[in-house]
Amino acid sequence: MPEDPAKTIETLRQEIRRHERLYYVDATPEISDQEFDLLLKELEEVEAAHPELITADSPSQRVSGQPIDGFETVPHAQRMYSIDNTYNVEDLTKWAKRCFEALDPRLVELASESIAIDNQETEVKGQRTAEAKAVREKANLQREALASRTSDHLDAASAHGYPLPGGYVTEPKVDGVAISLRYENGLLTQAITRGDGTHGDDVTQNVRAIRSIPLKLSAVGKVPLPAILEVRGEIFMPQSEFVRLNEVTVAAGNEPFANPRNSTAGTLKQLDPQIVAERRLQFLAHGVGEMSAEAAEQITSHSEFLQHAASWGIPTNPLNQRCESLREAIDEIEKFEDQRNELAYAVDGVVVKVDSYAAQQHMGFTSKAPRWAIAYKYAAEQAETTLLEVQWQVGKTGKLTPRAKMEPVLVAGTTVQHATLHNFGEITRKDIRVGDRVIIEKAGEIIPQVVRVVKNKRPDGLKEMKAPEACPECAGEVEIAFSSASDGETGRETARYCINAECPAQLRERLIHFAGRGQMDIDGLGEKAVEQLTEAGLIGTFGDVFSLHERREEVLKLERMGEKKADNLFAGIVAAKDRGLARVLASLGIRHVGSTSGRIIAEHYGTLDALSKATAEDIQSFKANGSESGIGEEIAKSLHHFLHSERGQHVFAELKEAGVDLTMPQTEQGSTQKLAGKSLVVTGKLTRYTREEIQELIRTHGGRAASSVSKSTDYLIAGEKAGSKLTKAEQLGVKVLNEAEFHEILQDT
Ligand SMILES: NC(=O)c1ccc[n+]([C@@H]2O[C@H](COP(=O)([O-])OP(=O)(O)OC[C@H]3O[C@@H](n4cnc5c(N)ncnc54)[C@H](O)[C@@H]3O)[C@@H](O)[C@H]2O)c1
Ligand SMILES: [Zn+2]
Repeated sequence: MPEDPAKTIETLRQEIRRHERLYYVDATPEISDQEFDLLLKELEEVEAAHPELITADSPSQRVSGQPIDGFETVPHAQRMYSIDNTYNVEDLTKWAKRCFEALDPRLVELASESIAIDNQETEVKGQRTAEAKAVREKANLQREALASRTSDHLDAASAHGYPLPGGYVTEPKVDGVAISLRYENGLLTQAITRGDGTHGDDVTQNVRAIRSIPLKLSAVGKVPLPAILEVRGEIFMPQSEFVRLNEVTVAAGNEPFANPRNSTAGTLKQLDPQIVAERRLQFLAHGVGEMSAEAAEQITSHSEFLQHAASWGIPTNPLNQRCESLREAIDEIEKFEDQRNELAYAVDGVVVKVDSYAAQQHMGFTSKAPRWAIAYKYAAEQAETTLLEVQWQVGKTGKLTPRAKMEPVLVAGTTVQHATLHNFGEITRKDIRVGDRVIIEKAGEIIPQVVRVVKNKRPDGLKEMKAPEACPECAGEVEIAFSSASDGETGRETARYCINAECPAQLRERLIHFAGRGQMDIDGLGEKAVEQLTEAGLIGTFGDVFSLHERREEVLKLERMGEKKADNLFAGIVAAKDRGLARVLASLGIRHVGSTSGRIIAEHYGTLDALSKATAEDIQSFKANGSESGIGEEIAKSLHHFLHSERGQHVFAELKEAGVDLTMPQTEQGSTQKLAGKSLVVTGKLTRYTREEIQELIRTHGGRAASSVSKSTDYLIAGEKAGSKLTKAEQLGVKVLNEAEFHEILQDT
């Protein structure tokens, strides 16, 4: 029996609205964007077949976005639209064809010829004379000829990728939050979120705290600064900041943000602009709203607008590209797909736009989106597999984290058999059971996630999951953390902790972290070795590591541990004593303190003794190189607390006793001009530094961190899996360094 379309539509709308709420209001989406877009497409298709059932409030007809509590909702001077999207080239091509049909001058001409033919015929309408008959015959012949000319022309256009007068522009689709910035006489007066497109939330105070957004524009452009200018663009969170924030969020017992867009939205919702300032958001312009007539008359295309915007001091994306045809645009999309993982921010696709303003105006808007733009989105890769087991892992803070162990499956080019489940709440929310068929997803660098269970493939008799009542490793007592009351609801479980201070799993995890690559980087003391040594009772504290050589005989008795391996380990431990204060701070597992904050703080204070004298306020408010350090209250408080706690005192006493270097060259003294005048490019996966860290290092040593390799590049620093940049450098004879060699250059005196 065919389904009742009205019912189908209503069910779909309800389902879509539910996901919109989860996504925009709660910031805890249950399904992936691609799945959401499929639901929406399904609704659009049913509605297209039954246009009489379309209502203005259907999710297919309106821009979604919800007001945020605590902010004033204000009208937009000009509407803000969404963008239609697609995941395939076929739809993209159909879109270009529609643009071409509306805009190509030859087609417009042919269309007017067709009207002229119709008109001739109308003149003799109803007449039965031989003359009239001849007119009609001639018209038919002309129409046939015209049809074949039109289709020839369209075929040729299709072969050439539908070239448009004025061309197209491709732009990275930065995954953030849309914003409208209003400047009056060059001063930022208002910042409004997109909201439902007609009204958004006034987040001006928070936006003022974002350093990459100019509060004042400069009037040096070729076109004088318009008296009124609304710039539309994207506020986003760079990847490194996203990772840092999630570390902090998880350490504080909260659920991590699903993606950088969520975390950006979450940040803009903060009632305290100080928090916004700490989170290092960025901005890129991608459009215009209201603009004073004097300027509007002189600017004839989108790409021109962006150029002028840049000259007025507004950040624009250097990766935007003008294209003559869709063929070129598709080339860009393909080229960009490989590049995007190297960018410092998340990109979920490429937006293709018709460039000329006249052409845009001619095409206009649907109720939801411009007809002159489309977003081509890259699919997050998904795969289906079977959940074999949920493992509970004990972290260095005692936190119990569930991890899915699955039948190995290939996604996004790698074999995956583990996925994160975040916490027990997620397991119950998604109703995940051992034995289920599950969909997992891997996007870019992000850890694989379990998206959902394929319910209709669930075998009979699967049991609901239970949360561990005791620590799976030490059987110790478990404490449950709940979300705070300010979340609106209380009692939602956010995390479980093993609170046994002697829990062997915690000791082990702490030591693994301590010896790890980004921290003390102890050669020979990997995960396996730590496991062996802790099990044998040879190490338990950080200090034990440095006196391990005194127990050489016992170490040698361990399985698979020869003389050579042991000596290597001892040498690695000795070498680690000189890592310096930054690495030490990052290695101790102090809540919220990671490698970046560790370095900034160590460079400022120079010694542990100086740092120990600082108050939490000092640590939070010092200036690094004349600007704010970015060390927030959480970090400062947590570090201060640790430094003055009994455990902290004990840890540092042990390290001092062992002869570990607890000092650090301060920035002013430490920075050299070793790279002065040199241009460096970084590529591939680095292990010692993050992208941002190494670029900062290049700059503090007087060098320039460029993004592409050319003849004027002095060095290419290549990590693992370096691709096209490495090939190019080799072709051009640019000197290639690995991380260690780069490090040596900086150390050279
Ligand atoms: N997973 C879920 O449950 C769920 C629920 C609701 C919505 N969503 C997702 O949210 C998105 C819908 O949001 P949307 O309406 O903002 O659409 P969108 O994010 O797909 O595209 C429109 C937005 O792209 C941004 N953008 C980035 N770069 C741009 C550029 N160069 N030029 C122009 N705009 C650019 C703009 O902010 C614009 O508003 C979809 O991706 C959808 O999958 C997911
Ligand atoms: Zn335990």
